[in-house]
Amino acid sequence: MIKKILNFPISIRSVTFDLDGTLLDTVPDLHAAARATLTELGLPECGEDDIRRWVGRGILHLVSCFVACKDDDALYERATQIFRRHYAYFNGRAAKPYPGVLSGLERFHALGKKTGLRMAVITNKSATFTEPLLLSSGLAPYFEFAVSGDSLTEKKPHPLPLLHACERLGSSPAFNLHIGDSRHDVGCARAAGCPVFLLPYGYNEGGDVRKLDCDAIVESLDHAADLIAAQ
Ligand SMILES: O=C(O)COP(=O)(O)O
Ligand SMILES: [Mg+2]
Repeated sequence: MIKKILNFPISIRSVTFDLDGTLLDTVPDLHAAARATLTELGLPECGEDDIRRWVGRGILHLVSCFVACKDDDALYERATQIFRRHYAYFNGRAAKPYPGVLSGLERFHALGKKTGLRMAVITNKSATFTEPLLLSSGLAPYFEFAVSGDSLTEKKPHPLPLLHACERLGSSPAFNLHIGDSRHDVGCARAAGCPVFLLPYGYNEGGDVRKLDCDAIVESLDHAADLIAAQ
């Protein structure tokens, strides 16, 4: 299901991976924490499908959507605090790597041993939740570091997280492949000048990834590793 491959072969020195919707399906945990928050606030529940459409812009945005509290600062503040407490409990309990993630990361890792390819995570999730999630899911050892939504002054789709990661990886945007699931990954990659692959199984705020500007749509990380290794 390759949509298009532009400018191949592409020369890659590093790969950056999005987290939610790319490596792990985190919606069940986010939904459990949102439900607990709404119950504590005495508000009506929201569905798992709603959460799936609202993931991708970080926790503040997610809370403002499921509590519908953008204009009520006090409620927004309280809901965010409550949500952080509940998500600290649920984070990683049901989250699972998508099919092909572990084998794909293994293959990128093996490629790294041969070619010096380096790997990091770039997510809009808050660092407090990113680090324990990478550890509990067993994915942490594959990456040198994670840049989270609150690690820098800007988050995706701003190019800063990618520019920062490239520098730390001793790479440069033209030689860094970013792999993600949403318009925010594309926005960030294009603004930084990186090639970008998309996975169709993630969230993308409910939108169709085929409508986004990318270099390839790959079925899985395994498939992405195939394309890179085959060059
Ligand atoms: O919105 C979030 O919390 C995280 O989203 P991301 O990992 O897809 O960047
Ligand atoms: Mg994502």
